[in-house]
Amino acid sequence: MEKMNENEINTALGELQGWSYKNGSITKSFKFKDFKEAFSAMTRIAFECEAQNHHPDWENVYNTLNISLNTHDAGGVTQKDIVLAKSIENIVG
Ligand SMILES: C[C@H](O)[C@H](O)[C@H]1CNC2=NC(N)=NC(=O)C2=N1
Repeated sequence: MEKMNENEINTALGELQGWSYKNGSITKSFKFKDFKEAFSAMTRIAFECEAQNHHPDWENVYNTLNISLNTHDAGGVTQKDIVLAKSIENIVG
């Protein structure tokens, strides 16, 4: 899949609240009520990642979840990352 340029990425991010482009990835930090809520969201996201065969770089510390998306095979951001970010927004609601 084609790597997107910075202009294309920023246009796509116009539809993704709270996501930003940093160091070759799109990224967002989520905060939940507690660890159980954060891990529950991660589990639901994980099933969607498997369905899309596209996987996040993420870090969970208690109730926070930091997600970075890029396409390793392409060495940058592609439409796959934009699609997954939209799915994550729908899951987390
Ligand atoms: C073999 C497998 O299809 C690939 O390794 C997939 C799996 N998930 C992936 N996830 C991400 N974020 N980037 C990839 O390039 C990627 N490639």
